[in-house]
This record gives sequence, structure tokens and C-alpha cells, in this order.
Amino acid sequence: PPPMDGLVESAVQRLLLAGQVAAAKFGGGGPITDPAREREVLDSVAAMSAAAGLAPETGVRFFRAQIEAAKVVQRGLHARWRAHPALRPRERPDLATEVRPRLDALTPRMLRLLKQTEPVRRSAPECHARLAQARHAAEARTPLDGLHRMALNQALRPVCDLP
Ligand SMILES: O=C(O)C(=O)C[C@]1(C(=O)O)C=C[C@@H](O)C=C1
Repeated sequence: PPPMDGLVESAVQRLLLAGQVAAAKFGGGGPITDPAREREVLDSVAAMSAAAGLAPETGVRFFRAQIEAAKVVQRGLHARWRAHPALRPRERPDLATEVRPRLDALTPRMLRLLKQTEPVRRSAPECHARLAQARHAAEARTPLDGLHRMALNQALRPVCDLP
């Protein structure tokens, strides 16, 4: 399958994991944003980008968008769960031992795919066409609600602007 499909699919998977992050944090009273963890994620993205043959800045810019999108999902779900107790998650996964390792497992795959989309990204019209196609395919496999679609838009916005 074209690397753009894999890239979009893994961005969707990461946003679904943000739902598990939201469940882990819900009711804990703590903030959604964890600046130290963000730095940790972005530092390892920079290191892995270089290893994958990507400019570290390219990987970091892409992942900043993934992190912002993950926060959109978390804020949206928390608001939904506050308003509708029946929708609250029944399971509370552990952030450090369960959820973050799943996020970390996606990172090298996403960077590899980002590298593989380099030829397509060189042409803006081709990039946007492939991206739209890949989104369509991903949403056919995994139907998303409005919140997740909005977050996915945000997560994918930088893709065709990256060098
Ligand atoms: O690990 C978390 O606590 C998350 O909320 C996930 C995540 C990310 O997308 O990697 C997003 C926001 C936080 O500020 C830190 C990291």
C-alpha cells in the first residue's frame, strides 16, 4: 500500500490511543498537557528522525501536530464524559505502563512512513490528492466521529508543507 495510506492510518491509530490517554486521566484532576512528556516525545522523535534519514525538524513538526491533535481528542472526550456520565469509560488504563508504551510503539513506524512519503510530498498537488485519498480509505476502515475527524484534520495539516 502507498506510504501515505500507512501514515494516515497510523495517525488515526494514534488519535484512538489518545482516547485511552483521556480515559487514564479522566477524574484524576490533573492537566491534560504534560510538558515534560512532550519534550521527551519530541526529543526521541528528533533522534529517530535523524536515524531514519529525515531532517529532525521535519519529524518534530509532524509530531507537534500529532500531540496537539491528541490534546484536542482528550479535551473533547473529557467534556463529553463530564456532560454524559453514561458515556464515561469503565476501564481506566495505566498511562505509564499501558498507554504511553503503545504511543511509543507507533513513533518509529510513523517516522519511517513520513520518510517514505518524501517523493509524493515534493509535489503539493500530488501530495494533497494522495492525502485526501488516504483519508478517505482510512475513514472507510475506521469510521470517526466529528471530534476525531477534526483532530485528524489538525494532525495531517502539516504533511504537505513539510520538506
Ligand atoms: O502522554 C500523555 O500524557 C499524553 O497526553 C499524550 C501526549 C502525546 O500526544 O504524546 C499529548 C499531550 C501531553 O502533553 C503529552 C503527550
